[in-house]
Amino acid sequence: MMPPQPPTPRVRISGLSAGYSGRTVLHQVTADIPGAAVTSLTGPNGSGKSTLLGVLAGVIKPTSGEVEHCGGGTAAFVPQRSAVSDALPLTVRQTVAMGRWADRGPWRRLTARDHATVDAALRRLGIAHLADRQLGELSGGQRQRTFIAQGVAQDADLLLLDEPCTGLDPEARASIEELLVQLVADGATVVQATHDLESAGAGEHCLRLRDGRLDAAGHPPAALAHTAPAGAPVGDGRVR
Ligand SMILES: Nc1ncnc2c1ncn2[C@@H]1O[C@H](COP(=O)(O)OP(=O)(O)OP(=O)(O)O)[C@@H](O)[C@H]1O
Repeated sequence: MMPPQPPTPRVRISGLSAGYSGRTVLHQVTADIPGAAVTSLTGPNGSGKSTLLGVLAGVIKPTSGEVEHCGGGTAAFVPQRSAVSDALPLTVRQTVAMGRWADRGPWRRLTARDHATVDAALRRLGIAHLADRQLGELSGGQRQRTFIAQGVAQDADLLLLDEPCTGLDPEARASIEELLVQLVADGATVVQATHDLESAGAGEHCLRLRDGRLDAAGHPPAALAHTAPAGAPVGDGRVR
């Protein structure tokens, strides 16, 4: 019998170092992001999770090493909810429609196809009935769905989510986790930064960072139970 094949990586990260204006935050990270799976980035505050998302999104350029995107799709970055003001005078539909700007340019008239894509994203996230509501009127879970819908409306196959469940009550958190599983079933690759070990345990793969270095990698929760001694190498984060 053939041995089981490892999942195809959507992203291969090799010897990656990156940071901000001369300050290196990520050091020599080697890891795979498996395709059509949820990968969780965990680690303490300041360990480099958001920075790694920024590199995967192409916003932060590596100072050394390589990030190879396999398969030719595009990436959509969904920021932390707290990074977006409650007071923005935007409706749910307008917020999701901003996902089309990457193709169309800001404030350009959207085509019929763009509108159809926005409608499909609203339906996919179960928020079509909220389309005309202001962002400020929404619950935390509804706002989070709106921002994920904005990512889905970009027609990206790689969704990069920064703390999608932080600040949500257990019910809303469970429903976002279920949603991520559904997006993967549709063929998306999801990477979420999370402090929540329960959320991380629900995914197929996990990379844990400490001080910008890969500290543990593999299938959660087993990979998260392992703690490497400080400074000890963990091998690499390749999927096998
Ligand atoms: N725009 C920036 N300019 C300079 N330094 C930054 C910037 N953003 C983050 N850093 C620094 O990079 C390091 C890693 O931050 P990052 O936000 O990637 O960590 P994190 O693991 O996502 O943290 P948290 O869990 O608190 O969100 C921190 O020391 C932080 O101060």
